[in-house]
Amino acid sequence: MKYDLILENIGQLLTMDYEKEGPLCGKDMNELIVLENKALAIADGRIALIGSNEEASEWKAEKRIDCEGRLVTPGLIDPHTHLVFAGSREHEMGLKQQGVPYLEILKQGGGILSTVKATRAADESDLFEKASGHLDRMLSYGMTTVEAKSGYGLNAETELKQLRTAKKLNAEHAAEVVSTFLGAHAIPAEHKHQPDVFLEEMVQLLDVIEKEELAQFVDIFCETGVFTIEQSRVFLSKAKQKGFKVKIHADEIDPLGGAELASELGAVSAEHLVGTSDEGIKQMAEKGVIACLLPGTSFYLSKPDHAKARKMLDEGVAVTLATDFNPGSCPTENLQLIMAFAAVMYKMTTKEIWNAVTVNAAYAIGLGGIRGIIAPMKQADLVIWDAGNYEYIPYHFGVNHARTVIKKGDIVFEKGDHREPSSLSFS
Ligand SMILES: N=CN[C@@H](CCC(=O)O)C(=O)O
Ligand SMILES: [Zn+2]
Repeated sequence: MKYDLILENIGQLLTMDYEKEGPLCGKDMNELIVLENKALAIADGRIALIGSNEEASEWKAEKRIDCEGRLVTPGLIDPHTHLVFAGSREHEMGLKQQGVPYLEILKQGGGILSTVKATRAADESDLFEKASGHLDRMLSYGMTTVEAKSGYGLNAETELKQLRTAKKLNAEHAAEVVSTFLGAHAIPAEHKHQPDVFLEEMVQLLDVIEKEELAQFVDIFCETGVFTIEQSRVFLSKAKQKGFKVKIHADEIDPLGGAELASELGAVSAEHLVGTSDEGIKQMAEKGVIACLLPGTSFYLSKPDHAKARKMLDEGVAVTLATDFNPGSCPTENLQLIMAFAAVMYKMTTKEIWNAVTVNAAYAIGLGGIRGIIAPMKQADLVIWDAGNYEYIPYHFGVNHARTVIKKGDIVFEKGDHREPSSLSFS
């Protein structure tokens, strides 16, 4: 048999614990399988074999890569992004520095609503170009699968435009995109005084979203001045009745009880969780709701408080980490940086961090046991790092350590391959 690609002289190979079912929590989150001095063969986009370098010398292949002792891991997975949007919001930075709160900017018609204006005005092809550029950059950082939320349309036409763009990206871009419908991201100006009418309009969209297979998940921004707990309960319950899995932007700024609601509804994940109560943490552990934590957003919004990651981990909540890439509260495509933030701000161990951005991230987006692992017959999504060990990545922060990125067995990025289109600018 002739393999398509062989990686030899792998210094450390993180296969992750692919035999365990479900997202990792408790002590399991702090366990890593680290194989040393290995080789790996890929055929038809899948992992075919893992063996010693001696064995690999007998294997035949179209192409061989000498990893020269480097670290090889599963491709990183980013389970929370707002990938598709138009415009940019750098002018808000000055306001934030003067102390104007994030929710106040939104109340004044800026923030999310200013991106809504730009996104409504954009052509689908321009949205595609711009998002494709951001996705190129994500891929270059080793992120082979990303979640993408809508939510900058807030009307039928533009929400569908965003979701169709994400679907097209998934079909045409080398990276894989999993879509979430976040039509309930803010109250648009035209419905300022009728949020329930607006939410019902978003519920009406679910049939076409299902028919066109535009999203698997439905999400809502449950926050002061946006949607209340009761509105979120009603909205997400209707989405569940229609067969969607649900997520919730919970307790990001004010502790409203979003984590408790996520537990009550059996949400796949609750996201942000900066202000989550101890009771909310307990309930998430009991109900198996994944905590999707976004330290880059706390950093960028200069929040004095961070999500209580240590408490969540110690109480048995499965934790994942994401960039929250968006033009307002976290404009970065760099999940490696988020890994460093998780170490410094949350005191997560390096092992917990690796499990968070691979195995658990996959479960948070409906790909558990299929992505985020290196196992025989599983899709070959891999990163060869310019590092000899897994501890190095969150340690040396702010730079890109991905050397070669492989998606479905194909090399889709190599260092020195500067495929950065002009569309990467935010404007
Ligand atoms: N908080 C709500 N949504 C995004 C921010 C979106 C924006 O500011 O444009 C978030 O997850 O941080
Ligand atoms: Zn978000």
